[in-house]
Amino acid sequence: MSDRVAILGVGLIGGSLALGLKERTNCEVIGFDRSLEDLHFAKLIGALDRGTTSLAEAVVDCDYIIIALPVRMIKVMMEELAALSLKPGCVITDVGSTKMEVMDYRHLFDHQQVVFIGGHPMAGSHRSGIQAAHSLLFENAYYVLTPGDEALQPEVDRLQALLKPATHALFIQMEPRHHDRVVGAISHLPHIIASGLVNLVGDYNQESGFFHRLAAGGFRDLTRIGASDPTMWQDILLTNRHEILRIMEDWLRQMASFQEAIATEDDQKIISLFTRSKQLRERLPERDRGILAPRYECFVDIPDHPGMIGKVAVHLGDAQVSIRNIEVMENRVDHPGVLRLTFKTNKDLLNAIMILRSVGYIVFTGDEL
Ligand SMILES: NC(=O)C1=CN([C@@H]2O[C@H](COP(=O)(O)OP(=O)(O)OC[C@H]3O[C@@H](n4cnc5c(N)ncnc54)[C@H](O)[C@@H]3O)[C@@H](O)[C@H]2O)C=CC1
Ligand SMILES: O=C(O)C(=O)Cc1ccc(O)cc1
Repeated sequence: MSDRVAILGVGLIGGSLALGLKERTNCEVIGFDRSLEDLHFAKLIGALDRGTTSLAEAVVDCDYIIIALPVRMIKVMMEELAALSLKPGCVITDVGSTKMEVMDYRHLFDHQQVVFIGGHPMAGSHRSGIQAAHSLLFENAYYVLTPGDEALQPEVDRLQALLKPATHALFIQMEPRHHDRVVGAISHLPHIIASGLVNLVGDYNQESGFFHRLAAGGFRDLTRIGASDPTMWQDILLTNRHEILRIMEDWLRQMASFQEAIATEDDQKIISLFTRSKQLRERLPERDRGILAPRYECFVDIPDHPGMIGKVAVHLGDAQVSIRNIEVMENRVDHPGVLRLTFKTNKDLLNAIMILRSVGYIVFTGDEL
């Protein structure tokens, strides 16, 4: 008999896991959400076998329960689950972006024959909701598991066996505290910086519209994640506040050394700060996907004629180059229109640039914009 999986919260992450499970395993997938409309939509796109707004109905007889709710709702949900009678052997996991707080609640299940294993698929989007879900959202991304106890290895293996085909992610195990420190530095601080920078330039833009009109490559690259969901980030920052506050102290020290080097016109110091970051940035491990990973992307100038997007896609399709995504960007001041093309591999990107340039298109990479 196939496994039964309950997904609690059928939004971007829960919906993407549900789609992956339905597309690539033979599990029965039951969705629980407060929004009936989203449950209907999820069923319509084939993410669920059934949807319900009743928790007890969703989790009855389940072999796995995946909590994909906003971070601060996860522990509330764990309390509610602990009060229900769950199937013996059931493995419960979550997908929350922070792990320390949630892991403190895992002992709520000690009186039942069920276990909790923390989880964090480290890919996502600044969009939310089931409408943005995608069955390959986690492909090649790291998926961190925080069992918090070595004795749970058999259950970890079972959980991975379920999630691996559903996600095509790379599974790793970490201590919850270490996880929170690492994501604090590589995900949470960057979101704070992006948001702060957008807000600062937004203030300056009230003096003169040129601040926004001239905002191009560097500003846009650095601030994409400044458009993320405010309530999700409120939860993340508050549940990882101890690590984030420590990391922010270090960040302010970094800023102070730039400030001092500039104020004292210290050429050598400025060169050494940028030389170090250039070397470290160039040595970052190459990855297909992952948190804050650069997408393989290029930008194509297109004249404002109907059918131009189709023509670009046909040129690449004819040459067997697979496109991950095509997006029409906001118009730049001096160009009628720009298409952003993203690819799965660097090879596809390089082929696309060569092919499109050979038939006369003006193609930029992000660095040139
Ligand atoms: N968005 C991202 O890029 C990533 C998010 N995460 C984590 O995944 C979790 C879910 O995030 P998303 O899927 O982005 O959010 P989302 O907003 O797309 O989905 C959350 C879902 O939970 C439902 N929900 C909220 N409160 C509820 C309640 N009280 N009862 C029943 N249903 C409720 C909502 O209707 C929605 O369908 C969060 O803990 C987040 O930290 C993890 C990795 C990436
Ligand atoms: O879009 C991006 O680059 C993200 O950073 C998405 C993201 C947000 C939160 C997570 O816990 C994991 C990934």
